[in-house]
Amino acid sequence: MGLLVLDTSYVGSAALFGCVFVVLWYLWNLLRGLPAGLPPGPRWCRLPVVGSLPWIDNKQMHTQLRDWAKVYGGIYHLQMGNLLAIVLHDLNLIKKTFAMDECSGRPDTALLNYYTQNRTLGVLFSQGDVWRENRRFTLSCLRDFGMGKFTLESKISEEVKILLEVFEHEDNVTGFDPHCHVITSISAIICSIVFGKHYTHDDPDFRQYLSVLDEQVEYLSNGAAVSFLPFLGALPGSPLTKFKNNWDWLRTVWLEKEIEEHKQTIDANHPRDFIDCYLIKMQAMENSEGKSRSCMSEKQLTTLVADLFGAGTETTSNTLTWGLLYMMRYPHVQQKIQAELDDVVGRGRLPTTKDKPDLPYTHATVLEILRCSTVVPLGVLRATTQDTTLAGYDIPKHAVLIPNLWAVSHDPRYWDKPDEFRPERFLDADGKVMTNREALILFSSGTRICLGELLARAEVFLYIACVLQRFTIAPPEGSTMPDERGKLGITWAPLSYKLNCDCSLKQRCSIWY
Ligand code: HEM
Repeated sequence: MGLLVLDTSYVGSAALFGCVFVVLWYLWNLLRGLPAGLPPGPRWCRLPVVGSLPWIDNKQMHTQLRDWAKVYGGIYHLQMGNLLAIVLHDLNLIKKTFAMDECSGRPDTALLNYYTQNRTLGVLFSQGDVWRENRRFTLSCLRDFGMGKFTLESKISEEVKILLEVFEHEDNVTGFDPHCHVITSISAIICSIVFGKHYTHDDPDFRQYLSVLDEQVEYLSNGAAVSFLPFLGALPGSPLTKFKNNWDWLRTVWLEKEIEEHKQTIDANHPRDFIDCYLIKMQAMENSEGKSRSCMSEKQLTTLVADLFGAGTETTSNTLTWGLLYMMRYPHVQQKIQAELDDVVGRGRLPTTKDKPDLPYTHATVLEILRCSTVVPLGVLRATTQDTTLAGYDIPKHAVLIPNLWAVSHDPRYWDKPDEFRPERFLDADGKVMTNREALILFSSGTRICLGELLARAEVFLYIACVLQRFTIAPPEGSTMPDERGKLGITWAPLSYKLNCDCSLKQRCSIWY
């Protein structure tokens, strides 16, 4: 009994001591000022070990960081657990910073390190020479497979046609959640480039890969504590453990098997897809430089393929799910697009990207969908690879760089009434589309600008044009209009909602192709 009393009082004293320590540390931080050379930052939200993390609102981090920029300016710093983060708000500063080679790293976090073996695998989260090599190869290979050309368009159109059928056969009385169909359809496009296979909407395995991807994207959320507090990863059931299990499963159950199958059936003279191209180049490098010196490997390929699957699926599908939601909320926009499509394309064939110049309102709406949704609101976090200077401040090596792309897309200095959905903002006085508005940087900029930008733009245009050519979409009868709240992972996704796309709503059933 005596021992128990002693123990309890010991624990109590330790807790009291801990609290006093934290309070003293907090006060000391408030009084001592900020480290010399760094940009400003909130002094009042810094605790030992966790730094500003307890104050970060994971669900709305992009708006919260925008609000803090009103106090601290276009560049400020935060202590995120064990990493110093530099938040960038100013458009010109983001562009300048992201063009610098020493700002093209990725953060040193437990999740990314596991996935990429300390940022040495793949293209999305790797850095240094590995990233440069993989990026060069991926870009040239995607170009060969028609990215930005009409050859890829036929793949997109095939998937659109299937999606239209799926929508048509859905329950159009009580409505349905479009996201599951949209993500399957969009993912099937990047998968056909990468794996040379056509994955169908009713393939249970493919559905499972997509649902695992959804989970991974949430774990990779930019403000996730586990990214900045490595010790959390050791706790049972931590997101790090779940992330690792998911990745190991996806790798072994799907990706490695696909690569093996390709190795068995490859014809070096007729590459079928991205995996074939990589294997052929890898063999050539091994022949010329020897296996140990070549930087290409099956391990690299596995992560590269996963990067393309992830980056090419979540982003565009969320953009489209937002797009359909906006179309329901702004029926006058939908009607204008339909009138333009009827005029220019008619109902006898699907719209194509060749029609784009003659469909300025549809094109402007697509740009407005991209701007309003900004589906990667805080970009893919970058990191400094050496000490550097930004806007006159000293930024140390390994600092995390957070570009608030969402804030730029919603900045009243560049966009009149930024919170309004108004496609007209992309049309000039002659009704022509202003495609290159400088502040539209949702694909980021500089050395690591999105590799799939052309593909994504083509996909969003074709899906929106084809869906609205065939259907008028609306919320199911009696249900309320979905609002514009979203869910933040690494991407910004709309909350789940239902739509009804009964084509009889506007007698659009007469479409035949
Ligand atoms: C609306 C759709 C999309 C948006 C908004 C988007 C946005 C972004 C952003 C913000 C980055 C980070 C760039 C940086 O680090 O500064 C990125 C990188 C990347 N994106 Fe996209 N993306 C989209 C679609 C796609 C598609 C369809 C692909 C498929 C090929 C893709 C592949 C990639 C890859 C591989 C990277 C990494 C580039 C690198 O680190 O060098 N993205 N994207």
